[in-house]
Parts: sequence; structure tokens; C-alpha cells
Amino acid sequence: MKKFTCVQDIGDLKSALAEAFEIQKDRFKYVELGRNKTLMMIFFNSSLRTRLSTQKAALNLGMNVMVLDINQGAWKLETERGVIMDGDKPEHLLEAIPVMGCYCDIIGVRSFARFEDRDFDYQETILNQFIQYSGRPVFSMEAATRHPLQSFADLITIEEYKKTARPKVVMTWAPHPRPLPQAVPNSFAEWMNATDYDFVITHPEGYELAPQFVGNAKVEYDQMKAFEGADFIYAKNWAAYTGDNYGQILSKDREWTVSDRQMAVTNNAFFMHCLPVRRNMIVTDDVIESPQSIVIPEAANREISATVVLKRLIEGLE
Ligand SMILES: CCC[C@H](NC(C)=O)C(=O)O
Ligand SMILES: NC(=O)OP(=O)(O)O
Repeated sequence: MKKFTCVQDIGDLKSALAEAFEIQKDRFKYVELGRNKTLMMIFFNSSLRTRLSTQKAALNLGMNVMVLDINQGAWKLETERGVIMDGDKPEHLLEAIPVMGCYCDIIGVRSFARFEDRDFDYQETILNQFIQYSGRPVFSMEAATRHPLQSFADLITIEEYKKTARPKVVMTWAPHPRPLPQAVPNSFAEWMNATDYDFVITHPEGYELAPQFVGNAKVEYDQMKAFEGADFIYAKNWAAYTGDNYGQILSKDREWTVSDRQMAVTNNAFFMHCLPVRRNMIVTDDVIESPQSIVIPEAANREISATVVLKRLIEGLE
């Protein structure tokens, strides 16, 4: 594997899952593979799970690890080409990227959507500059339009907990005080559409995701109807994608907050969320603390998804 930015990069899902469950049984099985190989993790945005689980995955494989928070300690970076750099940014990304590539073997990048220009975000400008100019294999630690390490962990978790071959999986929008990226819902939808699950997306009108991610999923504007008979509930907030509303909050309707009311019409569904989660905005205390909440095993599987991805990137090194 030469990059990991989307579901297509992992190839056949059944073999990726087999590898994940093998590593889950013995996460140090390939501890020699990464000897004298260096992972560089670059964060343009905050992180807890991605930062810790990806570092742990690298250690599982015997790698050296370097972590850089671009906005703390490094020079402020200009990212636009053609800009006269007479402002507060002393360095351009187009120099910084190949320099960082000199010091490592594999690069992970977190760079969220900026919500200033939809094309800039949806062309994955920052991530693609790392792919083009670093000279190293690059993987996404959540970029502008996807979060594949999260989605792979979500799939592993559903496969672990499902009680039927083709579970009904419902992704529901929920309210949040800030406009959050579409990367997690886009990516979850992309991975769910790559399975044979019964996948439904539910959100208020105006929160339609980009069609290339919705794919063949059923979209249901009535949340209670969507929840009927569900086996898994995946809750997430996202800002509007469509038209002039890009990056905007259209609703903070707390009727969409996942509570016992909605969970009561499911098939005793498991509750999932990528975390961090705003309690009593996205989900009530009772639901996220219930025996059906699997948000912690879901977060634990981030170590497994990252170990599989790093293993395949190391194996792909010349
Ligand atoms: C894994 C989630 C990261 C980010 N969450 C926040 C709070 O910014 C998001 O919603 O994309
Ligand atoms: N789910 C996830 O990626 O969490 P962090 O933003 O804390 O890394």
C-alpha cells in the first residue's frame, strides 16, 4: 500500500478484517517489521485518540515515532501558492513538506476542512500536497473529507458486535454548538456502502452530504422512522455541505439528541460515536453510559486499524 486516504486504498475488506482480527489477538506479532523505520505524525488540528492510537500502533510494529503540532512550535505555514509572503507566515508548506519527508519513512497527516472554500477542502489540497511533495507514503489521520482510520475501526467494531450477517446500521445527525467537518460522516458512509449492510442516513433537511459519499444509502428525514429496527446507531454532528450553506450550522434542534426515546424503537441497538462527544447535545448521559454503548471498544479498535494500515505501508516501502 502506497497511501491510505480512502476505503479503496485498503483493498478487499474481508482480508483487511481478517488481518485486523489476527492483530487484535497478538498486536506485537509484527514488532520486527518496523525496526529502524520512522513514522512522522503531523497535526494541523487537535487530537486524542488518533494521536495516541497511531503512536501505539507504530510502537506495536517496532517503529520510531515523531509528532509535530504545526500550530505549536513549528513556523506558521503559508499553504497558498502565489501568495507574496510578507505577512506572519515565514515558511511555505511546499518547502516544509519535502523537508519533513527527509526525516521519516512514512507520514500521517491531520488537516481538517477549513470551511473557507468548499473546492479547496473537497480537492483535499493540503493532504494531496503531502502526497505529491513529501516523497513518502502518506496516510490520513482525518483530512478535509474523510477519516479512514476511524471508519476502518468502526467497521472492525460492527463486525465484532453484529448479531446478524447484514445488520441495519443507521448514521444519525445530532446537534452541536460548533460547525463540525463532514469528514467522519462522509468516511463512515463510504465504508458502510462498501459492505452489504442495510445502511441508512438520517438528518434534518439541508444537511445532505456530498452525493459521492451518500452513494446508494437510504436517506430518511424522519429520525424515529430511520431508527426502527436498527442494530447499530452511529451518531455524529456535521455542518451543512450544500451550496451557500457550506460550513454553516442550520439547526441545533435537541429533538435530534439521541436518547432512550429513539433507542426504544431500535432492535436493542448498539450505540457508536467516534469521540470526542458532547454529552446531552449528541447523546444523553443515559444512552452513552448504557450497556449498549460501545464507544470505548470502538475507540480501542483505533489501535488495531492503525496497526494494520501502518503494517501495509511498511510492507509497501521499496
Ligand atoms: C474525530 C472527530 C474530529 C472532529 N471533532 C471535533 C470536535 O472537531 C470532527 O468532528 O471531525
Ligand atoms: N475519533 C478521533 O479521531 O478522535 P481524536 O480527534 O481525539 O483523534
